[in-house]
Amino acid sequence: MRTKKIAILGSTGSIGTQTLDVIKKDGDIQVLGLTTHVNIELLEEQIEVFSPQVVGVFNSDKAIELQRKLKQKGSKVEVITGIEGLITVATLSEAEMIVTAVVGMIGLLPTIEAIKAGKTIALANKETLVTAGELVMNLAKKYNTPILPVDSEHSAIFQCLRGNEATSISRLILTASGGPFRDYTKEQLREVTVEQALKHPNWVMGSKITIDSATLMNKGLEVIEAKYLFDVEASQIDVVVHKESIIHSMVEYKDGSTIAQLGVPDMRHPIAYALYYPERKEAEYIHRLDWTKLSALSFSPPKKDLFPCLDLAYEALKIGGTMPTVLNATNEIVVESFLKKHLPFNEIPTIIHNAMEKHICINSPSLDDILKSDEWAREWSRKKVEACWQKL
Ligand SMILES: NC(=O)C1=CN([C@@H]2O[C@H](COP(=O)(O)OP(=O)(O)OC[C@H]3O[C@@H](n4cnc5c(N)ncnc54)[C@H](OP(=O)(O)O)[C@@H]3O)[C@@H](O)[C@H]2O)C=CC1
Ligand SMILES: CC(=O)[C@@H](O)[C@H](O)COP(=O)(O)O
Ligand SMILES: [Mn+2]
Repeated sequence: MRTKKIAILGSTGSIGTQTLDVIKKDGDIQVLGLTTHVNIELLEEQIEVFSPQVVGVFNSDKAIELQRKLKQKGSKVEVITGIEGLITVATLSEAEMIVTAVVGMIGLLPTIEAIKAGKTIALANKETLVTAGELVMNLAKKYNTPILPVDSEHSAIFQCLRGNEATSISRLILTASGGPFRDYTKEQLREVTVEQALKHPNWVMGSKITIDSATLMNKGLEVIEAKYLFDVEASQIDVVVHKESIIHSMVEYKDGSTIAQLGVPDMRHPIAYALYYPERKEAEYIHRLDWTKLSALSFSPPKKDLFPCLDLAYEALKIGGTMPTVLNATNEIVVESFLKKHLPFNEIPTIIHNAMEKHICINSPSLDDILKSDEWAREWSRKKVEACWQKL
C-alpha cells in the first residue's frame, strides 16, 4: 500500500484534530508537519503519536517553551515560529497534500506558497478564498494544483458534481442550519450572549465559525467560497435553511434534476473524502442515517432581515475586488470582539456594513492590494469596536 504524505496547518483545532482522528483510524497516511497557534500541550501529544519532521508554533514564547521540552526528551522534531513556521510546514518537500485547517486569513500566505510548491490543498480554511479567491484560484490553475474542499457544503457540491459537466449546472443550493438563533425575534437577538451563540444546534466546531453560523456570516462566506471553487455566478448560488443538517448541499442541473449529498453531520466524512479523493474509503466509524427514524427534512428561506450578514456577503461578492477581503477582515475583528464580550451581537453586521461603505474598493487586486485592504479593515474596525466598547 502506498503511503500518502501530508502536513496539517492548524492541527490542534476542530478540523485539525478530526483530520488526525481519520488518519489514526486508517493508518495509511504519514504526517510530516503540524502547526498550532498556542496549544503546545496538545501539539506535544500529537508529536508523540504522529512523529512529524517539523512543527510550526505561531506564538514565539510557546515555540521556545516547546523547543525546550522537546530537547529535554531528546526529540529531533524541528520547531519554527511565526508565519515562517506555517509556510515551512506548508511547503515541506516530501508532502503531497496540505490540509489547511487554521482559522482566519492567516492561512492565505501559507496556502499560496503550498500551491506554488505544487501541493494538493485540502481546504477547510474558507477565509483564504474569501480574502483572495480570484488570486488563489488563478494560482492553482497556473501551478496545476488541485484544491479539494473540506467545508461540508462544498464537499457535498463537489461530490454532486462528479460525473457531470460544469456547463450543465443551473444553480448550487447551500444548506444552512440557521444557527442557534434561527427562531429568535429581532428583540430577542438584542439580548443574546456569547454562551448562547456558542451552542450550535448540530455541529461542534471552533468558536469563530460557530459565531459565524449564528450570524449567518458563515453561509455568506460559503457563498463566496462556492463562487471561487466552482466558478459560477453569484446569482447561481442559493441558500436554504435546513435545520437538520442532513442534506449538506445540492446541485440543480439545467434539465431540472437536483442531486444532493446526505449524511449524518460529521466532519470526518468531508475530511476523509478530501484525504483519499478520488477513492471513497471504508469508514465504519461514521454513523449511518437511519431512514426509519428520519421523520422529516425541513426547508425554509433564510431570514435575511434578521441576519443581514448573508446579504452583506452577496453584496461584497457582487462588488468584487477587495470588498470580500474587507468583509472577511472586519468580520474576524468583530467576532473576536464579540467573543471577548466587547461588542453586542447585533453590532456585528452594523460594523461590517460600515466598513464596506468606507472602503475604497480596488478592482483586480494584487496580493499587496489585498494585504493592505485587509490591514485597513482590521484597523478601522478595531477603532469602531473601541468606540462601541466605550459606550457600553
Ligand atoms: N470546525 C468545523 O467543523 C469546520 C471548520 N471549517 C473551517 O475550518 C477552519 C478551522 O476551523 P476550526 O477547526 O473550527 O477552528 P479552531 O479554532 O478549532 O482551530 C483553529 C486552528 O488554527 C490555529 N490558529 C488559530 N489562529 C492562528 C494563528 N494566528 N496562527 C496560526 N495558527 C492559528 C489554532 O491553534 P490553537 O489551537 O493554538 O488555537 C488551531 O489549531 C476555519 O476556517 C473554519 O471556518 C469549515 C467547516 C467546518
Ligand atoms: C460543518 C460545516 O461545514 C459548517 O460550516 C456548518 O455548515 C455550519 O453550519 P451552518 O449551516 O449553521 O453555518
Ligand atoms: Mn460549512
